[in-house]
Amino acid sequence: MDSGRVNLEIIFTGRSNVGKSTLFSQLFGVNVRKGKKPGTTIAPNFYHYRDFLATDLPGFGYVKGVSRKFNERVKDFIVRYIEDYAERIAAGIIVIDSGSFVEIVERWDRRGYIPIDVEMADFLRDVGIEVVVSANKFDKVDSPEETIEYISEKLKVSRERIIPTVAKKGDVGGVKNFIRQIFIKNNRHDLIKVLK
Ligand SMILES: Nc1nc2c(ncn2[C@@H]2O[C@H](COP(=O)(O)OP(=O)(O)OP(=O)(O)O)[C@@H](O)[C@H]2O)c(=O)[nH]1
Ligand SMILES: [Mg+2]
Repeated sequence: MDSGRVNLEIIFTGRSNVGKSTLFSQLFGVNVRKGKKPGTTIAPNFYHYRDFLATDLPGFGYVKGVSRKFNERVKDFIVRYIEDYAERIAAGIIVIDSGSFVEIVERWDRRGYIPIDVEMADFLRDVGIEVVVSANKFDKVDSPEETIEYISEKLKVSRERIIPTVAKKGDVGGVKNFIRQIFIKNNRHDLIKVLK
């Protein structure tokens, strides 16, 4: 890929199997591999138009049936990628599985570890990238208000930036609006048409 030409990028990141690739396909109308099992995306998927790039990154976190070493390699790759291209990355969309987020974060908290999504949100802010959360699989959530509040508090992202989505059903309008705003803010009205 000719990455020298890219001036504006949006990345999709998050744990494995949360629906990043499903969301990505819905937004840009591209067909990428989605999976029932975690670890479907091993190399990034790109959507490239003019000097704009959208990047669907591999999932991080512990992936069942995959060696610890491989998981570490994926994580290193993602961190490296974000550091290398931080300057042109206008926004980082952290995708989470809203149905299991609370449980996973509490488990990590109890063990005294920093949950990996929390780490990612901090990291993106550290390198100057705007963070937005696609609270995906929102169809699996019982108490929407509390869930949004919890995500907002844990990731230190304001409530307006926690966007419920059901990517599987094409319910991704909130993220679309956010990306549209990014294009407008960057004076790139020519890019709005890439959104399907
Ligand atoms: N219930 C529900 N399932 C969803 C939703 N979005 C995606 N899925 C399902 O979640 C599974 C994983 O989807 P992917 O898009 O491959 O997830 P990913 O985050 O790209 O996974 P990796 O590439 O392994 O990191 C698939 O079976 C999807 O159909 C949703 O909003 N609700
Ligand atoms: Mg994927």
